[in-house]
Amino acid sequence: MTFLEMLQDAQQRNASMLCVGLDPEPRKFPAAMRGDPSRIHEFCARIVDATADLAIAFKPQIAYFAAHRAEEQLERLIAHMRRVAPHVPVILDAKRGDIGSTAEQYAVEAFERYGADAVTLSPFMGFDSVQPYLKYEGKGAFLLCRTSNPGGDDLQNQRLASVDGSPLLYEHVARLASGPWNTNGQLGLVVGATYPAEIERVRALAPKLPLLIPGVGAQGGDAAATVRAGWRADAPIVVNSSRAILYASSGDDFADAARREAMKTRDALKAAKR
Ligand SMILES: O=c1ccn([C@@H]2O[C@H](COP(=O)(O)O)[C@@H](O)[C@H]2O)c(=O)[nH]1
Repeated sequence: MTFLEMLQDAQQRNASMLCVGLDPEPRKFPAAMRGDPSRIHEFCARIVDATADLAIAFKPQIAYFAAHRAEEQLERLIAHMRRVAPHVPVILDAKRGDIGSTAEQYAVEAFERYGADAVTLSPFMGFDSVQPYLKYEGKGAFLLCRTSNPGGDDLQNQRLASVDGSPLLYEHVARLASGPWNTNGQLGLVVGATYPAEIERVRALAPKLPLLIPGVGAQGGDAAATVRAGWRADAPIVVNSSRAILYASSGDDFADAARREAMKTRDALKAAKR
């Protein structure tokens, strides 16, 4: 099964466009676990158990594990996801980008060490920095295109006078990803929910690509506007929320509260479909 097929399957099974983001911060854990990095796996596994039937994907952000020397806990967490939610794809949010020989090692890390189904990448260093990931048949790669943060404007909204039609940089990335770079149909794009007009523009330039859309929940992106701008029956959108779900409660009921928040977000996304 290709990554795109996995997404379509999970979207149908769980009636969901919601990606549950796993950004564990021990200082935000409930009192019994607070400040203890050795409980990262346990905390995240409880979130996974509580949301497995609500998600189109899980997205662990690698920095939250590496910062606490918790890579081994991330390995165990992904193995846990495979056991309890075998139909939910795992997107490793690593935002890698380096020369080909180094990218090969990052690809081994994402797909062989962690066994992720897809990875996030920066396209800034060009196609040869993306190619090593595409050698992994069936795996996906989401290229940063129009990110959710305000500073994304600094580069992504600059006009490229040297390219036909003088597109904005993010528009050029969208064109490359849906055209010449997408040699085996493995690419998707990252577009922030905080910029629905740009989601619409990216969707027009890349009508068939899956879009990973972070920015609802803690960053305040509009779930309904996101769906209206990006949803297509034949190209999944994967709308990520991390903190709003993980820390819906700081008490012992955190997993139940996470489930309620995830269900609310999933249902709001579903209701906005045209
Ligand atoms: O443009 C981007 C790309 C990636 N992210 C990542 O998504 C989550 C968002 O977390 P929230 O708590 O839901 O705000 C986080 O892991 C970011 O690194 C993004 O926000 N924007």
